[in-house]
Amino acid sequence: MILASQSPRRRELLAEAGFELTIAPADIDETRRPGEKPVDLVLRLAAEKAEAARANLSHVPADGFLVAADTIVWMGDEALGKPRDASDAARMLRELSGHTHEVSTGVCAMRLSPDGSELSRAHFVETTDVTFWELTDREIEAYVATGEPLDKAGAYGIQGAGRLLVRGIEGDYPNVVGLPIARLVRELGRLVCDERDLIADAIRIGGAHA
Ligand SMILES: Cc1cn([C@H]2C[C@H](O)[C@@H](COP(=O)(O)OP(=O)(O)OP(=O)(O)O)O2)c(=O)[nH]c1=O
Repeated sequence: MILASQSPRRRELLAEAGFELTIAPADIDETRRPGEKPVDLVLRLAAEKAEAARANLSHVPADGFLVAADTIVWMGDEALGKPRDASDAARMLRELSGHTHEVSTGVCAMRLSPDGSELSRAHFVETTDVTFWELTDREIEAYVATGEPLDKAGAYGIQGAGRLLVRGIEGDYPNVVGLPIARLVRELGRLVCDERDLIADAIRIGGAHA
């Protein structure tokens, strides 16, 4: 599988499901368009990342997949991407404090032929609701000082110390971390028309990591 992402979390989730990965990062402009809904934004960015990575491929593994994703945190109409700096991270965490927000990951997965052309595509968005505890200024300050928020949408990582901010979630957990792996494996299975085998393989390999 070619993964069009620099995210170490996405790499780990796919490796734990048994995929051998080649990383082909795609640099694109991630600016939200005026009036663009958060779910439309992540769908568009995932497709743009996949297309940019495909255009630069020098080698395609036989029977290969290419996967790209984009994750955003949002509340109402406000989309929270990665914070600009520590004070922007603190501002985001103050907004999330005591409230429920949505985390949406857009995914674009292509099945490629050996010449790099696209045979078929799965393109979907998965959304998880996350509720934060009420956070004090001292808690926010301590968390921002860890540096953890800086490369993460919404300024937290649920897989790290950010789990101490979370009261509950509804929906898929890996989706918050950056990739809805269970749904992705099922969608890939549909692309190769061999759904059960792909999922069973991922479960066997995932079990060996537990
Ligand atoms: C909410 C949340 C986000 N994140 C991360 C997932 C993504 O890596 C990041 C959102 O930024 P993205 O732009 O989706 O991804 P990225 O820049 O890390 O990687 P690339 O564009 O190369 O694919 O925030 C967590 O790790 N944990 C969390 O709890």
